[in-house]
Amino acid sequence: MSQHSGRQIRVLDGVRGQFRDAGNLPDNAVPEVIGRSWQRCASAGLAMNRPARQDPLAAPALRRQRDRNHTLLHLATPELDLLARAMADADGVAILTDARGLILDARGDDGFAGRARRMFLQPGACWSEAQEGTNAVGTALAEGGLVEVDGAEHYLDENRVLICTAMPVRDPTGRIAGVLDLSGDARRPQTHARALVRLAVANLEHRWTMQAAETDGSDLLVRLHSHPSWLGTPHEGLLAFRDGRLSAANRIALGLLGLDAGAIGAAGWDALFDGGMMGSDARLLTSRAGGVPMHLRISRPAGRPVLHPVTAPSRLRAATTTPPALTLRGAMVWDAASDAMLARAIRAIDADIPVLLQGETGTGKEVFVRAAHQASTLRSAPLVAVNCAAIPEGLLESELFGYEDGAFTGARRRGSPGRIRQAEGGILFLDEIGDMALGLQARLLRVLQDGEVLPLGAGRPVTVRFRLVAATHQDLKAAVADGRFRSDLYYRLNHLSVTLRPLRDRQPLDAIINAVFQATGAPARDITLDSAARQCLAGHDWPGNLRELANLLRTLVALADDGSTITPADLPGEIGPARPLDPPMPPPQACLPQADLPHTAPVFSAPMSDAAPMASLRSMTDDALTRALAAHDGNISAAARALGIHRATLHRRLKSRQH
Ligand SMILES: Nc1ncnc2c1ncn2[C@@H]1O[C@H](COP(=O)(O)OP(=O)(O)OP(=O)(O)O)[C@@H](O)[C@H]1O
Repeated sequence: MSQHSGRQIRVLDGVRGQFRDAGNLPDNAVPEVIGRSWQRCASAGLAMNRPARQDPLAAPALRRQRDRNHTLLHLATPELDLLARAMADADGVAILTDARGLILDARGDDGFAGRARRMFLQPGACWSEAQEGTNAVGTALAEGGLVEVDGAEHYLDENRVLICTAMPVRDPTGRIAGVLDLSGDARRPQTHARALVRLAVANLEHRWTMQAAETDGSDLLVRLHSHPSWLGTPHEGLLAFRDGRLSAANRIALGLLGLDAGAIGAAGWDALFDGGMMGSDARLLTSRAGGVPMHLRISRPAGRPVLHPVTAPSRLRAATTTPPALTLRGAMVWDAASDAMLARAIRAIDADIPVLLQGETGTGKEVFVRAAHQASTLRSAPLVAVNCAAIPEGLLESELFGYEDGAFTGARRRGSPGRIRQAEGGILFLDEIGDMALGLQARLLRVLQDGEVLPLGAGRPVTVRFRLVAATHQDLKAAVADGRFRSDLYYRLNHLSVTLRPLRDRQPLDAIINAVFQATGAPARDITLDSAARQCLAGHDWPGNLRELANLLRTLVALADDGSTITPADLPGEIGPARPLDPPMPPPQACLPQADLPHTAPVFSAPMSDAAPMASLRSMTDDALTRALAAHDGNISAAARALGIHRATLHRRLKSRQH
């Protein structure tokens, strides 16, 4: 029931009249927050007797807004349900809006629902202050805190029948992401609305911060409160740190430490606490702001893959000037730069922003997408990968868009939903998008614009909702310039662009090699890589990037005996030891027929420089043989050993040269 007595209502009516007619607002006539809001509405030229004008968003536009706020909607569902249940007997609805006051979801009492719709308390309606005057949602957004607006405190006459309590929801970076609101009939009791909304927002923000800590690469989670018994409850403060810097926090933590949202992403540990970061997981530290003693519980974010810092064996470390920040997750190696790109991609995916991955073959684009999917809020939704280059052009259309029963000869009975619809609610990963034919690009663009897919042979389009990640090894910008790729599709895909660098540009390469080597499981079998072999590997150009490196090391380790050391002799020809040759010469093993080359041939290898004259295959081979023989004083066995080929093969080669 309205908190106002009959007498108060009459007084309030008088105050409204005075404000409307003369712009006068006596002191303490209405709560300060209401007074400020009325003044804002009047300054914006809003008349109190203006009819509430709403033009709720049509379904497709609303769907786009809901998709854009997917994380908020997803996380707020339990709170909305609980609030709706609490309103079951109170003629009310629980409402979630976005950061502008647009209603994304409304749940509640069936009896009130019809009236709520007539009052525009329905998805698609906007309850900003500019739209609806003083109201709990809009005013909570304007004020940044919990607001209750009771009956005649509403600015527009038409809204006086409502009593509403709303509080903004902040995301883990402290930004207002939306509002939770309880709205009902002003004549009915709305008991404990403030406490319920406050509790719901605290729960939601707690969950959101925990999720961020688990998924955004944070390495430390701190629970804190001035009283230890609050630890472990939704009312504890939560701080997440990445590389010693505050990366996420809930509102309670900011409040306890006297910080504002600007500290997130900026403040280091030392700016917050009087005491080191390391130590026992339960401690009492003094906050720098206010000097209040805080009880802290420090842990790794749960659900975060266990990170083993990769340390190079001492002899490798000696050669590395700066210790590389590499981590192993499963068998995958991540450096700080890829980690940062991953964190941005996860945020983009969560916010329904398309991600475009570029990088040479084997740089790990698919591995990256799978890691991003696992760490996103969509981890339990499907990730559907389609390699646009691997499917013949004629089949790609039906593969992507699906088809109805009997749409074409050879079509499966009962049709096929197509890969796009299989990705419903999850991520569609279009690999090698640069290879997609222009006609299909146009169809894909329509799907992205309309949120609908028209299967082959179907009369009606089907609504689809998915996040998009596209990847290519091609220079898409150049493809657009050449007319091979549609510019409108390019801009549609390229909201967040992530470029994975080729291995040859990633430094320090020897540390990456070492990390990938560790990931093969070699240490467990006491297999080591000697420094000469490591030098050969670090000197290679790695045109196949991480794929080539990982495959090679896995093969070497699989073939090695437990406790053995891998040396240059074990490496394939093109990676074997580089010898100072003057003048530089192309790799001779490339000249020898494959059958002559043992898999692990230790042979001369010098990168073919661009300036090197293109010698014929035979002359390059001859050159290599001559040099090997000269270097070993004509000793065939030694030259063959150096070339990594069998003595008999060298004999055969020399013989054939004489003819
Ligand atoms: N971060 C990583 N750490 C270790 N190995 C990796 C990593 N990323 C990729 N690899 C290795 O490279 C292989 C190829 O990765 P992926 O398929 O993701 O490359 P890609 O860029 O998508 O290649 P393509 O463009 O040819 O499809 C993986 O199977 C794995 O062996």
